[in-house]
Amino acid sequence: MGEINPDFIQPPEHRPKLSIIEAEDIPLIDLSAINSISNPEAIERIVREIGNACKQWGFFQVINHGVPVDKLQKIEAVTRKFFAQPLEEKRKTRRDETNVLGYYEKENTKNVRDWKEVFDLTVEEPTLVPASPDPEDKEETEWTNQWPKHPPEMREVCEEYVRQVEKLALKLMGLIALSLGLPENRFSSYFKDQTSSITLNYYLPCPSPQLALGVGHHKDGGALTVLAQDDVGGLEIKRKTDGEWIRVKPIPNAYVINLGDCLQVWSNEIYESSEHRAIVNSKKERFSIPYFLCPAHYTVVKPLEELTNEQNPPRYRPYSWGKFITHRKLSNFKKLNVETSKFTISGYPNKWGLEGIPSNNMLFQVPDV
Ligand SMILES: O=C(O)CCC(=O)C(=O)O
Ligand SMILES: [Fe+2]
Repeated sequence: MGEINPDFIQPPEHRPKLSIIEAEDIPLIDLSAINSISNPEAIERIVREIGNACKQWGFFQVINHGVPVDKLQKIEAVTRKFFAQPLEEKRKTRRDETNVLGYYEKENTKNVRDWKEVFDLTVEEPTLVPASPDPEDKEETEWTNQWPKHPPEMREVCEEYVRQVEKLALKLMGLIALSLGLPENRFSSYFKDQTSSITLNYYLPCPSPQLALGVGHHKDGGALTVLAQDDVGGLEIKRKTDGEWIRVKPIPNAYVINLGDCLQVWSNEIYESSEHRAIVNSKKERFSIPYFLCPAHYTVVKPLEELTNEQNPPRYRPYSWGKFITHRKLSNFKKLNVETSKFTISGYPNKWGLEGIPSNNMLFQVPDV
């Protein structure tokens, strides 16, 4: 085992175990019937399966999801090409304080450096966000993508892929709404001016995979994540029943779906976002491409009235999604009162979950449980 920069070394309690537990029972849901209007029982079955998976795991895999396989293959190929370039080429699109999107190789999760390089993209171009986290400041600003010159097809390939995965993500939100006993379109309005993003993740082989993580343990902050992973494997989820880290076995052409913190809040904890991490290995590089479905910045995230009552009061106070993400973004560059000094557009809503939120204003409130 080789030496690694101490920045990457996880505290002992977060280091990956050498023995792998691969659970056979992580739900695998076949979505082929979702468009068959003539077969309501099949749709009801899918909704039931999704509801059970959301309750037990906050995690499931889907097959026959409707995303054309050639779109996925193309974005995987362009991702490989992009990261195979020399550092100086990749750094031409490096993100910074003024442009929070693009290439980055120093991402931290929970103050420990992740063993990976990333390329972040926003889905809506431009994406409207608040100019500052100050609740009184009504000014807006825009996030725009930084497209590299090489590979030249990167922009077109990513844009085509995003449109397809978006359809799947929104369809899943509809099925999740149904599984909560709500109308299928209950969440639709939140995504009209979505702040969704995708990240191209490149995990390099690591000489000490028992000390570092590709992505440290975290929950995704948005509504849900639609993740494509290659056949190397490394994604682990924390099983709710016993807290064990369980490896998610890669299934060809399947997507891994995990619930984010917004769904935990909207459902008033009927469902919970799931804790996960990615481990690395000493031999193989690994790629993954998460699509983070996130609401419009002006969305006030709070438990849905239909799911709360006197016996079951709201467990969260409302918070402004836009102010939350802006706060996180800034915390990357300025030392704010949060547990990290780093922020990424993907990492920021994603990696921080419900933790580290400033308690001195109305932006966010942690659960009172
Ligand atoms: O690479 C993976 O499997 C997980 C990535 C992830 O959780 C993230 O980027 O938020
Ligand atoms: Fe994640």
